[in-house]
Amino acid sequence: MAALSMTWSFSPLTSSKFRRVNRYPGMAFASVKSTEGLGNLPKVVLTSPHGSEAELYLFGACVTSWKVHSKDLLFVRPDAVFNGQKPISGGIPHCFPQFGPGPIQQHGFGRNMNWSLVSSENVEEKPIVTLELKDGPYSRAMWDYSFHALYKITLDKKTLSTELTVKNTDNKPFSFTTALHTYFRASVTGASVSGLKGCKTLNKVPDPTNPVEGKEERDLVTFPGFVDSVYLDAPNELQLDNGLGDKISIKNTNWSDAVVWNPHLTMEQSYKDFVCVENAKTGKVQLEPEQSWTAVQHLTVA
Ligand SMILES: O=P(O)(O)OC[C@H]1O[C@@H](O)[C@H](O)[C@@H](O)[C@@H]1O
Repeated sequence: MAALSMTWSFSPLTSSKFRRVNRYPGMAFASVKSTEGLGNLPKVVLTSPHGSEAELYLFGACVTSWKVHSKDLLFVRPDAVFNGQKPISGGIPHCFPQFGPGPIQQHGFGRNMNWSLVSSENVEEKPIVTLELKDGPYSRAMWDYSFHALYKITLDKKTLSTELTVKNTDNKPFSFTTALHTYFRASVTGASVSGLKGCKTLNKVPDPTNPVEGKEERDLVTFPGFVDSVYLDAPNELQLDNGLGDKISIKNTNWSDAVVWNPHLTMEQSYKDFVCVENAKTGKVQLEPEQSWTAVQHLTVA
C-alpha cells in the first residue's frame, strides 16, 4: 500500500506520488488530484485505472460526481449553489448531526461546513481519500459538543464506497441522527427501488410534521408523484433501477434506515431527472465520551 498523508493544498497529487506497479499497462494509475471546482471551492478528483472517476467538494464533504464508463450516476440539481454558504444540493450530501427538521438547521451542519482532507492513498489500484470534520465555533453555536468525524471515500471499477465514523471527543454523552442524502441521476417515470417490501414506513406525505405509519406492500417503489418516506430497519441492500438503463446496488453496514424522496412539481425544473435513495440513521445514535459509530455504504452499478 502506498500511503500519502497531507494537509490541503492546491498542488496536484498526481499518480507519480503512488509507488505501485501498474497492473494495467497502457492505462493510467489510480490518482487523487486536488483542484478548484465551481465557485473556486476546493475539489478532489479520484480516478481509477479502470476508468471510473469521482469528484468531491471539501465543502460539505459532498461527492458530486461518480462516473462509470463516462456516465455520471449521481445528479446535482441545476439550482445548486457553490458558494460555500449554502449546502450543495446534489450528489451525496451529509445530514449530520440531525436528519430532517429539528432543533438545529434542516439536515444539520455537516453539509454546510468545510471538511479537511487528511489523507490520500492508493490501495490495490483503488484511489481513497479521507476527510475529517471537527467541531468549531459554527457547530458549537448550535450543537455544543466536541466531535471528530472521518469520512473515507474509495473508488473501485464499478463501486463507490463511503465510510463515516463519528467519535465523541467530548467529556459528556451526545446523540445524533444522520443520513447520506444521495441524489441518483434517473428518469423519474422509469425509476424504481426494490428491497423495501415489508418495511415499516413513516410517510411524510401529506404532512411532513406528522408522518403516517404504515407498511410497504410493494415489490417496487416507484415515483408517480411527490414521494417522501422513511423506511425503518431497511435491509442492507436495495436495488435502484434508475430508468436510464442502469441497475445500482445500494449496500450498507450499520445505516439502519432508508429514505426515498422525490419532490415532484415542487421542483419542476429538475424532479424528472433524479431520485433520492438515502441510507439513514433516523433513530438517535447515542455516544458516550470516547465512543464512536461507523457506517458504510457501497454503491455498485451492474
Ligand atoms: O431541501 P433539503 O433541505 O436538501 O431537503 C430535501 C429533502 O430531504 C429528504 O431527505 C427529506 O426526507 C425531505 O423531507 C426533504 O424535503
